Amino acid sequence: MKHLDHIGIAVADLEKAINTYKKLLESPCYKRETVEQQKVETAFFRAGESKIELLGATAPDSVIDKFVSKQGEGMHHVAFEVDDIYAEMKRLEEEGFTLLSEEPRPGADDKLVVFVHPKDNCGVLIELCQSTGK
Ligand SMILES: CC[C@H](C(=O)O)C(=O)SCCNC(=O)CCNC(=O)[C@H](O)C(C)(C)COP(=O)(O)OP(=O)(O)OC[C@H]1O[C@@H](n2cnc3c(N)ncnc32)[C@H](O)[C@@H]1OP(=O)(O)O
Ligand SMILES: [Co+2]
Repeated sequence: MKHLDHIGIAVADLEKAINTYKKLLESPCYKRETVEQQKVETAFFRAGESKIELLGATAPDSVIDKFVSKQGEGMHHVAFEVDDIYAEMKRLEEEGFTLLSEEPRPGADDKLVVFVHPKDNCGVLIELCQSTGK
């Protein structure tokens, strides 16, 4: 059984979006973290057992900048927490899913992450994440 770790939302103005979601959820952003390799700054809100992850671009060639420029702000990805990301990668590759990196990469919130192309998942970008245990 996989746990829905977070929903990623791509935004044009992270500060503005943080204020919006703070009002919406009546709860503060509990963590902000920049993931240089992904050229994103993240802001996390708790939503029950799961989280909302707001994503702002930190560079014009960020995937988030490309997404927002092309499709506007909105739902970006769904992330599931897995116990063994390497085993899941192998299983999904064998099932014919397209993984977007050969190795898991450091993500936000003390996770290792890998992404599965939206074309394989009914148009939804899927992230698998495994806690690093930090
Ligand atoms: C890691 C930190 C943090 C964490 O949780 O720890 C994050 O979550 S970081 C999140 C940002 N990083 C990523 O998203 C990395 C994985 N993403 C990618 O590699 C690309 O964004 C990719 C491959 C999904 C799309 O890149 P591409 O250059 O191919 O963009 P296009 O605009 O040409 O899109 C091609 C095709 O895919 C559709 N698309 C793009 N993004 C999404 C999306 N987020 N959800 C659903 N569909 C998406 C786009 O509409 C195009 O469709 P088409 O029918 O061909 O027009
Ligand atoms: Co994410």
